Amino acid sequence: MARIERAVVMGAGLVGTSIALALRENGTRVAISDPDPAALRLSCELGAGEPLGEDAPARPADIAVVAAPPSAVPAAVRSAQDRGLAHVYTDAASVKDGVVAAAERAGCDMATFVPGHPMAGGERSGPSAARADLFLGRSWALCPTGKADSGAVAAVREVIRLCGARPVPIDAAAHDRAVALVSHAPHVAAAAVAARLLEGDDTALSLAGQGVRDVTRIAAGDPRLWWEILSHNAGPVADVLEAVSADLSASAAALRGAAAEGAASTGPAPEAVGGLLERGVRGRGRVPGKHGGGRTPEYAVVPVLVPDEPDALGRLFRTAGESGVNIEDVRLDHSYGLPMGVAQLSVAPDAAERLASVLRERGYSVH
Ligand SMILES: NC(=O)c1ccc[n+]([C@@H]2O[C@H](COP(=O)([O-])OP(=O)(O)OC[C@H]3O[C@@H](n4cnc5c(N)ncnc54)[C@H](O)[C@@H]3O)[C@@H](O)[C@H]2O)c1
Ligand SMILES: O=C(O)C(=O)C[C@]1(C(=O)O)C=C[C@@H](O)C=C1
Repeated sequence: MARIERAVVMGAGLVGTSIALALRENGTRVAISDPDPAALRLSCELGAGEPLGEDAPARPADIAVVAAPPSAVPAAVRSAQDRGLAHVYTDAASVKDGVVAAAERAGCDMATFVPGHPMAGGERSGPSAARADLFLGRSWALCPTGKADSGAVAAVREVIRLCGARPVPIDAAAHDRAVALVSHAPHVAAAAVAARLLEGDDTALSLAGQGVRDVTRIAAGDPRLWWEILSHNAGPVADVLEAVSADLSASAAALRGAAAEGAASTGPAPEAVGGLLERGVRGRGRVPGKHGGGRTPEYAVVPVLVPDEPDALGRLFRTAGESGVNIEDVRLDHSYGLPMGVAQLSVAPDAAERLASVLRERGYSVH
């Protein structure tokens, strides 16, 4: 098995910092770089590693991971190879075919460059959103070209393993068609739904529940990065969006017809709507759960009502701390216009009941 004792990570944003943190947890020494000094400083303070020096390294690292925006990847790989930063190079860009072609045009050594794409991320950018467990149980596309050395592929597989993810070998063009369907077109569809919300008045928005939050979460992603991704995968994404928009147009026409008829129908749904809802149920059922068995963190969520006032969260966290339960993650759901919200505390499943009963004893409303 390839050993990854020393790694270079180029790009200290969400993905780069998360990869660095995961490698560090496994004992790998990481040198990290970013043209943005603030991102680099925060990433290093979060424990991602040491800043990569300007000078040529005394000896190459086992691997360099380029976690920069897609259009920056080819030049970054080429300059890293020219500097002899590592024995093997990979990247994390969300698109592969155009990046591979540009890397070949840029004169990258394709024997040691093995492109990759972790299928985990989030709607927030930058190191502050990074997590060491971001990739646990997730798929990670591995797209070696025909020129790749087997040793280089093995090294990238080892990085994926250390991050707790599952390698999915796939050719670059097939990857791009697949992610158009499962990631890129869904992002545009989420943006289209979220953009409609600009038309709603405050009362309408006050009724927003979990459904619209689920459907629009990814729409909060960085538009500049997403335009880079979409423009590198324009044809396959357009194919999916045209099919989605045909379904939506047919549904709208059928609903327009039903509206013209007046009273709500008690009969069967018109095929354009009913059939779509049926296919939606079946399509949703095809989305696999996370993989990775025991290493996937499955937390129990303890929802607690918290008043909207200074130190309310501080008190809640102190009380949780006194109960000896570690809060693994937290999400705040604000109730629009109400002087309170719901803190969703993620904890280890066997600790949830203990935390809930301590909080109840202290007067909290736990749901
Ligand atoms: N955000 C996601 O959900 C997600 C998931 C998987 C993969 N990706 C891919 O990972 C890459 C990074 O995305 P992110 O979400 O971490 O973005 P990010 O904006 O959080 O971080 C990108 C970082 O790259 C830096 N950078 C720019 N040019 C660089 C260069 N030439 N060399 C080194 N660093 C450079 C930027 O300063 C920034 O700090 C992108 O290619 C993206 O397509 C993103
Ligand atoms: O936001 C998330 O949860 C994601 O995992 C983001 C997501 C995805 O669509 O799956 C977005 C783009 C990437 O290239 C990989 C992952």
